[in-house]
Amino acid sequence: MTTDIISQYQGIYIAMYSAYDEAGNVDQDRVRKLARYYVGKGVKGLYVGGSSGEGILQNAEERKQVLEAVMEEVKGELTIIVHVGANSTREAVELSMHAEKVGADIISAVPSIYYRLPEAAVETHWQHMIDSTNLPFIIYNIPQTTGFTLSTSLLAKLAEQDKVIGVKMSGESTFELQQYKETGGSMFLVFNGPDEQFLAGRIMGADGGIGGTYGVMPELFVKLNSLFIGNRIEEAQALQTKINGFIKKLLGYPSLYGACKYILSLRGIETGAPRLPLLPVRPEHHASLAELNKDIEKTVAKYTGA
Ligand SMILES: CC(=O)N[C@@H]([C@@H](O)[C@H](O)[C@H](O)CO)[C@@H](O)CC(=O)C(=O)O
Repeated sequence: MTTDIISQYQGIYIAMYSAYDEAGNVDQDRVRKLARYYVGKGVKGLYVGGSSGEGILQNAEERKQVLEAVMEEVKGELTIIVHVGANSTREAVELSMHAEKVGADIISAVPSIYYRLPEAAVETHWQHMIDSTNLPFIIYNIPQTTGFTLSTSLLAKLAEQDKVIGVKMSGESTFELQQYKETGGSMFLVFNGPDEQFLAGRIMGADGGIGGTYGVMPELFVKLNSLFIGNRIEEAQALQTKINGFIKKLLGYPSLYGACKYILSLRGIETGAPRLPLLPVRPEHHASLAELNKDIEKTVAKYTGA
């Protein structure tokens, strides 16, 4: 029996944070421990080296080290999508080929950043990655950071290829999300990016979500997804509202990733501080983050009965 792309890959993917030692170097043991922490939480997989994973702040060797540690730890247990986007097409292709070599399931990339590129250049950039492996490819659209908005015409063109299976829509417009789904067709995956709008994205056609804040509350997003699937929309809305209270607080710290990584450390998962220019949390934030962690854990217990 063959499984369709949607059934095979839909679900909740944690945009996994990076893990560094105290000197700021990639720490593979910490990466393994973090990846292991997510097994058994009900998520479908991990998105490695994306925005939350700081891939863009690491060199190619470091990005490979992170992925290798993830694959060694959870290969076969979680679906692994790797962000291979880089400024130069050459480096992105190198990372794509490495991802295939170590057994990742899917590759994904933002456009090249810094230069204001015409659509044809972004298409060529992505096409080289697509052609370099036999892995499926997911377009990563995040216009607020890259300055490039994926048009439905480019999406339609790329989606003609079997290897291009979906888009990670981190832009905030649920109208555009719905248009991507309509353009790609029912067998084209759309992942919701803004965690604050997970439910809205699902209602407008997303097949699941990929998000950074999932990393400190995966159980809540798994529950939210199952409430949506069960058509329990009022309960889902109440849970999304609760989650958004947490996200609002997390966004109030010097960096979102610093706050989330500190929360993980309170649970015994050390990942170090985010890499500069992303700011770490300061000691005066520790008490309020401990409170927030307690609140999240209480909510997880309420929703999972754990
Ligand atoms: C703009 C941005 O960074 N969006 C995040 C969200 O997870 C975001 O952190 C969250 O919704 C809080 O605003 C994700 O879409 C990005 C992501 O999944 C990634 O880390 O690659």
